[in-house]
Amino acid sequence: MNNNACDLSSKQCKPCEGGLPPLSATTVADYLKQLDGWQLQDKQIAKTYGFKNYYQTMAFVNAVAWISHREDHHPDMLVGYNQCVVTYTTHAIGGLSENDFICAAKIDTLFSI
Ligand SMILES: C[C@H](O)[C@H](O)[C@H]1CNC2=NC(N)=NC(=O)C2=N1
Repeated sequence: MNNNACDLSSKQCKPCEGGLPPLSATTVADYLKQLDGWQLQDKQIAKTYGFKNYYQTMAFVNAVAWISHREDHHPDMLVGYNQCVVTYTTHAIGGLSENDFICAAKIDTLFSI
């Protein structure tokens, strides 16, 4: 993890019920540089995490669910036997917000334990 990603992961999500514009392309590019392995897909960011088996995959899924609950910001997760694809976007604004990048950084911190 680089230092910037560390900054992002120590932030907290702010409640978002719309009213803000999505992040600009420049800001998105800047945040993406602070993360490892996250890809921009239209109005979402996504990353695939690999595991040894289903048990480890599900432990990860549950830890992500815990972070989602704490931050009140929720990803889509596509779960397979030994992988999980995590996708973030901010539904309330129809695009990316800082919350997406904060949660992405927090999950990466979890994954590096
Ligand atoms: C008030 C609270 O921040 C909102 O209801 C949250 C809940 N979780 C959310 N998760 C995501 N991914 N997008 C949202 O717009 C969103 N809204």
